[in-house]
Amino acid sequence: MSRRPIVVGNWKMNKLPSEAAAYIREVGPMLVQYEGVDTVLAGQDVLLDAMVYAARSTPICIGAENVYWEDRGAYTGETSPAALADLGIKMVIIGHSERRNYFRETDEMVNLKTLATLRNGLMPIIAIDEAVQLESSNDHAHWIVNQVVESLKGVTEADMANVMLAYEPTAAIGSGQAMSPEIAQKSLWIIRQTVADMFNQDVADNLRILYGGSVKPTNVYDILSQPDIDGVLVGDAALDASTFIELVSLAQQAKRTLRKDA
Ligand SMILES: O=C[C@H](O)COP(=O)(O)O
Repeated sequence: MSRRPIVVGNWKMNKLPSEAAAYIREVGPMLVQYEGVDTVLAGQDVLLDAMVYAARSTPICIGAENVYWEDRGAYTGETSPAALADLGIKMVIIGHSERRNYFRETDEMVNLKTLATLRNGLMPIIAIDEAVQLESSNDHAHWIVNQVVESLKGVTEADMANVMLAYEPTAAIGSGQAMSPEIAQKSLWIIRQTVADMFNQDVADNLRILYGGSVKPTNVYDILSQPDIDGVLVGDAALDASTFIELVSLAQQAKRTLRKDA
């Protein structure tokens, strides 16, 4: 089992189309040297066309930040997964903490979006949050397990090869203070065990799970030195092109060292 490390930059609602294209033209050629690390940039819908165009002939995969669960129909303002696939989008972030908290997305909606994404040949990156202050470690584990189980209802074992999960404790998002790598590792281990219980150990061993929440160059190496953390979902630090390259380089170093030590 070998899970490729991955760095996902989530720009949220922070860039203009012209800025997006310039960023990708800058980082694209440099990323070729980090071929052992997958790189994804996710942008708001109005950027996606420009992003896909700028990223052709680069190793960057372009992702969307949200999607609707119907392929076509009278759903004014929503984004069709079929349209995303047609545009050349490969991945979609689903159930981000900001969508759950500001836009009232429920586990059921996250599940519908996951199934729609897979049906259209897109890879979902399903975010598992931790929105409330939980009193005991049992509550904490139950909260995580429940979100994983609800998100993956109806997903087949074969589909799981195209799914990623991302653990994002809400308090760490945008705060500048990441969760300690050791504590994050425990949550990711719970997520992996839940997937093993739902499917089997092989599916769990091959599943890529990301950590998100104030990842930056000063902490990414330690975060990715944890055995169950395969990648990072990065907000603020991914807005700057040279910082994104630095994160990818450190991700490569962390996983190389981990493999040597294994
Ligand atoms: O999707 C990214 C996460 O919400 C993390 O954002 P952040 O790196 O700004 O804390």
